[in-house]
Amino acid sequence: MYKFGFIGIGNMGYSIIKGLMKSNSNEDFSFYDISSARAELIESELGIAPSKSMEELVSNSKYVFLAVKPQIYRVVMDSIKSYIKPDHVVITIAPGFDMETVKMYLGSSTRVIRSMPNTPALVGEGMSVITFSDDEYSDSEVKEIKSIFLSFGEMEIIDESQMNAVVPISGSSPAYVYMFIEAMADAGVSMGLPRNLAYKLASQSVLGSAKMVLETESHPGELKDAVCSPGGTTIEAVTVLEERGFRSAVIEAMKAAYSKTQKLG
Ligand SMILES: NC(=O)C1=CN([C@@H]2O[C@H](COP(=O)(O)OP(=O)(O)OC[C@H]3O[C@@H](n4cnc5c(N)ncnc54)[C@H](O)[C@@H]3O)[C@@H](O)[C@H]2O)C=CC1
Ligand SMILES: O=C(O)[C@@H]1CCC=N1
Repeated sequence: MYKFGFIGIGNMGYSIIKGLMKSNSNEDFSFYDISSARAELIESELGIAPSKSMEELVSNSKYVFLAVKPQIYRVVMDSIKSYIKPDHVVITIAPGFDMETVKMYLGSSTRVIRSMPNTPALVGEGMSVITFSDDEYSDSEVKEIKSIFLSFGEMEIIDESQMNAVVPISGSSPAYVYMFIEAMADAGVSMGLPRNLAYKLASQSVLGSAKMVLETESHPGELKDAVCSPGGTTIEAVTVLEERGFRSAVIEAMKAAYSKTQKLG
């Protein structure tokens, strides 16, 4: 019996497994990925045995991660529904799929954890939010489920009604942060800095700034003010960012991601 069974190991499944492998052994995992090239790569790189079929995987795993794209969820749930037993816990990671829909496909008594992780799980700095279905979980299962997500970063338990709103802020946001880092590095390169140095300066500054917010618990505006010397350089950059609608671009972008999340389920 495997502890963790993954249906699909792409970007997100891989990040979660890499995080989980730090506190579990290879024998605790199996997976099924429709792409044989992907399956071979995962087997050779991570030393995890693939299962022959989704059905075999589900039958032999306690925690079943549905780590395929939202568009494939329905077909996958249809294929596995008759193999789900009361002891299983199905973990969803797709945006927009609510418990009601998942239970409609897998059976109303299926125990479901709806989650939204993010790819920094790969380096143990993930941010996940989870919701437990309204079913029976033993104390040790609750502890184990929390520890799964805590093994690759931070975790918050939230109400399902907030799930769609977290997608843009923690699920998708690494993409915009990488765009910001890339843009800052491009600017550095245009001013003559070597590319690698520019990436390091931009990334470490993002990491350090995030840590400042988390560890000092100061208002981000206060931290920004502390960087802006009167008549100095930073306020010139801040002025241009305001002129170009930086904040409203971020807010509007996140509203677009939210709206798409609502449509996916
Ligand atoms: N990539 C990200 O940053 C995040 C992704 N998610 C969610 O995670 C899920 C997976 O996303 P990614 O890993 O980015 O996608 P991906 O496309 O990188 O990986 C999906 C994997 O599923 C496999 N697959 C496709 N059809 C299959 C089937 N019928 N049976 C078994 N395997 C199949 C593919 O070969 C691929 O390896 C999605 O629902 C996505 O919304 C959630 C949070 C963050
Ligand atoms: O783009 C997506 O749909 C997924 C969900 C959050 C991050 N990636």
